[in-house]
Amino acid sequence: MNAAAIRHLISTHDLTDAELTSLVERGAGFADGTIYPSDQLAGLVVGILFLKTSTRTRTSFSTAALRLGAQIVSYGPNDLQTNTGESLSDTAEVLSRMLDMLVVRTSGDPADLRTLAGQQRMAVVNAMTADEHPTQAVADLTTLLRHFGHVDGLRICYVGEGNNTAAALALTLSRFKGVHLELRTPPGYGLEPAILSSAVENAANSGATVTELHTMDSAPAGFDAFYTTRWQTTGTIKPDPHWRDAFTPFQVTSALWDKSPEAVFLHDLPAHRGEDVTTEVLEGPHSLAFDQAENKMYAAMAVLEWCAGRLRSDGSSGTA
Ligand SMILES: NC(=O)NCCC[C@H](N)C(=O)O
Repeated sequence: MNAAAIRHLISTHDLTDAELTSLVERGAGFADGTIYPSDQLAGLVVGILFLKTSTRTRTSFSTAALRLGAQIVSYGPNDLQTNTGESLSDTAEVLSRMLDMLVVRTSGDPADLRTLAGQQRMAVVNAMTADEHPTQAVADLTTLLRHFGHVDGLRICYVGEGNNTAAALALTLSRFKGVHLELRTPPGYGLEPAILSSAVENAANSGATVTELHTMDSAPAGFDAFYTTRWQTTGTIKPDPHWRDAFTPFQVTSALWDKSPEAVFLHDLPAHRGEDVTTEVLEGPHSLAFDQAENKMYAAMAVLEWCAGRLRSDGSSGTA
């Protein structure tokens, strides 16, 4: 594609507020069937490069591309000549002459994605790095929009490690008016301070609030949604052999619903039943976790359209 058309999505910072909202609305439109996948991306070829395991994200981007009429080329961790020493910038230059977009998951240096994006022809999409999971946030907000009809004003309690998923959630939810995001993270496993200050700064501009606590001693009350994530974030090692002691009080159980009886439950999955969440909650009447997983495909459709320059900022499709 030509340089004028492509847009990289490496961090939620790459999206304006209007673009974030239009991606979420477009994702919900695909999910609700008010927008039809036709051949919006016909003629394009999308590379799917996953250097770490993936069930939802890899499948959602592959199926999103195919459903919109694009074709895909998939690479696993052992496939590219980067394994034999070819530089990332040379790799990007070559791939950009054949692919229109490259969807990448890595647990290596997050800056690698900016290196891959250093060419002029191929849009790069972050399908999860150690520091951020922007397309998960688009799917999560799509899930909230579909369920509540709005994101503004929601009260969300995130319980668990301040990982890539939490970072993207905090950086996006904080841009919506009147949202209250409370993060309950185990001591020593909170959000990166720079991410938290960025979310707090967003919130000051939008009229949201973001707080982080490191205890479950006081029960969260009056929330619209609880969100959790697995305890073993991809590619990270917890040096403390007793780290589970810090996480145990943060397991999501049905007791959380005592003071928020209507709250829905979200999880980016994979769930580890009996660790991060009980089966009763994951499979219970409040759980949207599997709808949320499905929404990843609709969100991926919107993301691919936007990266290809085929989604206008008013949310309609066409050349931007
Ligand atoms: N939805 C997903 O992308 N799930 C896989 C990763 C979950 C978690 N944030 C992790 O980094 O391990």
